[in-house]
Amino acid sequence: MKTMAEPLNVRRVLWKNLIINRLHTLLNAIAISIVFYYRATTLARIIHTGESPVVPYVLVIVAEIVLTFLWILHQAYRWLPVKRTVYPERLPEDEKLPPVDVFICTADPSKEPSLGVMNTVISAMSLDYPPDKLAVYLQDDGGSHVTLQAMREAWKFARVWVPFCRKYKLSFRCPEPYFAGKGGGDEKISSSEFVADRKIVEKKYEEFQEAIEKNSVNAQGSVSRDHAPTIEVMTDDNTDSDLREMPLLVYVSREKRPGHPHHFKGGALNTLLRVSALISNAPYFLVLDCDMYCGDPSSARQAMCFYLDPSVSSKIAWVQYPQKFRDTSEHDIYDGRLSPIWREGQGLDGIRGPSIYGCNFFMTREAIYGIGRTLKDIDINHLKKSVGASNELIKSINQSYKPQLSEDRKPSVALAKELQLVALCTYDIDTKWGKDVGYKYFTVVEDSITSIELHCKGWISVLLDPARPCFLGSCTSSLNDMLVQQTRWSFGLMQIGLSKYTPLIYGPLRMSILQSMCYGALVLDCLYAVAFYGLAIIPPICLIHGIPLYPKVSDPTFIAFAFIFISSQVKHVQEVLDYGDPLRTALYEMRVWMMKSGACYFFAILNATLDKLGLLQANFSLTNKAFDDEQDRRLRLGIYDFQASALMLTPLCSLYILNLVSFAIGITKILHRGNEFLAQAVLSFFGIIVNYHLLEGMFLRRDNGRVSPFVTLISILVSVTVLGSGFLLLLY
Ligand SMILES: O=c1ccn([C@@H]2O[C@H](COP(=O)(O)OP(=O)(O)O[C@H]3O[C@H](CO)[C@@H](O)[C@H](O)[C@H]3O)[C@@H](O)[C@H]2O)c(=O)[nH]1
Ligand SMILES: [Mn+2]
Repeated sequence: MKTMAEPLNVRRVLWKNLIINRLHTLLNAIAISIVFYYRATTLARIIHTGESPVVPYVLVIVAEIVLTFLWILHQAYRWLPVKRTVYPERLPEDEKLPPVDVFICTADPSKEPSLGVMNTVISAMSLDYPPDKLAVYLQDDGGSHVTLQAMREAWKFARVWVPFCRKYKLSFRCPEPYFAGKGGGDEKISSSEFVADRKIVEKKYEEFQEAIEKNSVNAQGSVSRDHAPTIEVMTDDNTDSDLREMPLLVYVSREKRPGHPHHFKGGALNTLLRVSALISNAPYFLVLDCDMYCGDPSSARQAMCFYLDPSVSSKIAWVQYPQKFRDTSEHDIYDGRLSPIWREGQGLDGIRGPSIYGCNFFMTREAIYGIGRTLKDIDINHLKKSVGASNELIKSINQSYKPQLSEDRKPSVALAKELQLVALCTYDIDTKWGKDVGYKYFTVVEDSITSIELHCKGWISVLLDPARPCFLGSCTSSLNDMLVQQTRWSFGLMQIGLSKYTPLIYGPLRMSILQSMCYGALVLDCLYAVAFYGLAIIPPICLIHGIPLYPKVSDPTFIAFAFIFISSQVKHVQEVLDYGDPLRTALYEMRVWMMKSGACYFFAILNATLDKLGLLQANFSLTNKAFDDEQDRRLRLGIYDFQASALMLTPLCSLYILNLVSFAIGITKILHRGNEFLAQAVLSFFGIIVNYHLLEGMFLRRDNGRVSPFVTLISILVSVTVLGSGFLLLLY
C-alpha cells in the first residue's frame, strides 16, 4: 500500500533563481524610476529653455518606454520558476494505461526528406507503450504519392523494427541515429542472439533506406494542391498475420482545393483529430513535427504521471516537452536551440503552465474539443452545430465510444466513407472547427492562440524537461531559415496582438494577471523593433551633431542608466549559465535578438498591419529540414552564412554602417566632451562590437557566405541617406 501513496510527479521551486530574479526586478525597477524621473524633468526643461531639440529627445523616451513596458511584462516569466520530476515506475500496470494517438504533420517531401519523416513515424510507433493502445497518424499536407509510398515502406520496416525494440527493451528507438551509433540504448545487451538479430534488422534498415531513396527522386514536384482526401490504414498483405504487436499506422491526406483556405498546420491537426476519432479515439494525443523524432521512448509514460494523478488530472490540458535538437553545433549562432524560450518556460510552469510550443506535447481530447465528453454533457443537436455533420464523429465525442476497425485493419465501406467526409476541405464550414473546437485558425501560430484560449478557459498545463530529451528535432541551421521562421512566428503573434484576443485585454478577466503578462510579452515582443530602431538611429545621429541625450558621467543619474545597462547584461549571462549553456551563447543570443528586432519584428509589424487591413494573404514558408554541407560547415565553425534574403539583411547592415560612421565621426566629440557623450558613444560601440560579424560579412570576408556586395552597397546608400537627412530630426 505504501507505494500507492507515493506521488507520480513532484514540483520543485527553483529558489535560487526565484530570489535572484525578484531581487533583480526590484533593483532594476528602482533604477528605471530614477531614469524616468530624470527624463521627465529634463524634457520639461528642454521644452522650456529650447536648449536642445525636442523631437530626438522625445523619440528616445518613446524607445525607453517601449523597452520598459516589455521588460515589465517579461518579469512575469521570472516570478516563480519551477521544475518537475516524474516517477513512471510508479504507474499502474499496462492494462490500466489509457490509449494515446500520435499526430505527425508533414507537408513537402522536397523540403522535409522522407527518410527523416519516416524515422519520426517509426520512432513514434516504437514508443514504450502497449501497442494496442498506440496509434500513429501522419497527415501529409502535400498529398504526395512519394510520402504515401514511403509510409508503406515504413510500415514494412516497422514490422521488424518495433518487435526488435520491444524484445530487447531498447532505450533508444529511432532507427537512423541508432544504426549510426548516435543514440546508444543497447550497451548492456551483449547476447549472441541480440547481435544476430541486430544484424538482420540493420540489413532490413539498409533495404528500407534504399527503397526510400529510390522513391524520393520524384519528391520535387510531387506536392499537389488539388486532390481528394486519402486515408490509408497500413496493414499486411498477408491476411492471417498477427497484428497485435503493432501499433496502428495511418496515412492521412486531407482534401485540398485551390481557393479554399487550408489553415496550415492548424487545419491539418483538426483533420487528424476527426479522422483519428473514427479509428482509435484515444483520450490523449501527442503532436509531433515531422522532423521531431522520439529520443527517449518513455515520454508517454512520463506524461501519464500527470494524467493518472487524480489530484491534477482533471485540470491538465497538456503536458509540454521542450523542443530539443540533435547534432547541434557548439556554436549555436542562430539561436536554433531556442534556449530563451525554454528558460522562460520554467517560469510559465510556475504560473499555471507553459503555452503549447507547436509540437512535443500530450493533450487531452476533451480540452481541445472544448466539449465535455461524458454522456450527460452531450446534446446531439448542439454537437452537430459544433463538430459538423458526421454521425460517427458525433458518437465519438462520448469518451466511451469504441471505433469499429476490423482486426485486419481494413476500414469497412461505411467507415471509409465517413473518413472521407471528415477529411474534406469543406467539412469545417458552418461548424465550430477552427473557432471553439480544435485548433484555432486565424493565425499561423495555431499553437499560441489555442493555448491562450485553453488557459483562459481555466485549463492548466505543465512543462516536463527531463535530463534525457524525449524529442529531438532538426535545428534551424542557416541565417535565412532563422529569419524566415522568426518573421513567421512574430507575424502570427502580432496577428494575435492586434486581434480581440490580445492578452493584456482579453486575459486579465479570464486568467491570472501574471499569465496575461506572459502572453502579452509573447505577442508584443515585436515592439522591440520600435525600441531597437529608436536607439540604433537617434543617439548616433545626435552624437554626430553634438547633441547629448544622456546625463553627464558626473551626474549621479548616470549611475542609474549604467546600472540598468550592466545589470541587464549580467542577468542575461546568469540565465544562460544557469541553464547550462556556455558563455558565448549569451553573445549569440544577443546578436539574434538584434537581428530579430532589426528585421523579423520590423517586417512582422508591417505584415500584421497589412493583414489587419486585409491587404495580405498569410502564408507558411516551411522550415528547411534538408541538409546543406556548406552551410553546415560554416555553422560548426561558428561562421555566419549571409546567403539570406536581401530584404532582411539590408536594414541590419544599414543600421550597422550608420552606427559605425557616427561612432567614427563622434569619436572626436568623445575625446573633447567625453563627460557628456560617453553613454551615447558606448551605445553605438556596444552595437558595433556585438555585431562584429556584420562588419566581417560586409567588408572583410571574400567567401560566398559573406554579405553580397549588392546588399552592402544598398546598405551604404541607405545609411548615408539616413545620416544625411538626420539634421531634419534636429529642427525642432
Ligand atoms: O501548411 C502546413 C505547414 C506546416 N505543416 C507542418 O507543420 C510542422 C511545422 O512546420 P515547420 O516548417 O517545421 O515550422 P517551424 O517554424 O519549425 O515550426 C514551429 O512553429 C510552428 C508554428 O509556426 C509550430 O506549429 C511547430 O510545431 C514549431 O516547431 C511541420 O511538420 C510541417 O510539415 C503542415 O502540416 N502544414
Ligand atoms: Mn520545424
